[in-house]
Amino acid sequence: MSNPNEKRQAGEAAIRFVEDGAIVGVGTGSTVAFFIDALADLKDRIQGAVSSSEQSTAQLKRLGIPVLDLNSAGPLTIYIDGADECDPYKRLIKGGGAALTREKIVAAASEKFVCIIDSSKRVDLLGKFPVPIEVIPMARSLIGREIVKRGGQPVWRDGVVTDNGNWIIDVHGWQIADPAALESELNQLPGIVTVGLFARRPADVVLIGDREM
Ligand SMILES: O=C(CO)[C@H](O)[C@H](O)COP(=O)(O)O
Repeated sequence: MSNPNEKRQAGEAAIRFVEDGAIVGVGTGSTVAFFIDALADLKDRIQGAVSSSEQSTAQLKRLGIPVLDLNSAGPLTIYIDGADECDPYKRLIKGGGAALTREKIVAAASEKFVCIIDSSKRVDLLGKFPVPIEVIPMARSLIGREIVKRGGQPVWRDGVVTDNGNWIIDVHGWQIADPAALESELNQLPGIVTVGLFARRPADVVLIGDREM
């Protein structure tokens, strides 16, 4: 079961990775919300943040933290984000909040990815949490069939439209022995925008509450 106290501890502990003058990559979700609250206390010591979602942008702006565009911010030193599952190799499932595409972009643009979670997210094998996949709407059925061919059960997150105007399919029933291979394979399918497996670029540091994994 999710542990809000550990989420808050992780969000606050991640502040130690923020250096003076940094532009901070900021993820999405309830754990990141604690991080953003803590970041507000440092707002005069950083240049600002690059946000991964409209939800995080709204919170950052409300707290007076400048939100910068990734194209002008350039490479970032640090990205802080949550996850839905994390394995012993710091490979992740993300996208429970439907923000996976921008999250993957900001993570890729950052030198160090610090993942903040509570202990309920730690697993030995990824796949108990359904894998979110962002798809171009016209490809929903096509991608659904491709997932069935690969042993998964696709469930359309009906009614959810991503910040990019796309849809989400959640894949149930995968026990993922080689997440990087599955991520690469799915990345080849036309119509998939982003796979919620972060295995080719795992986290560099994982904080479970205030404890580093
Ligand atoms: O990937 C995400 C959003 O797309 C989140 O990081 C993930 O869903 C974890 O959220 P929370 O911190 O609320 O448990």
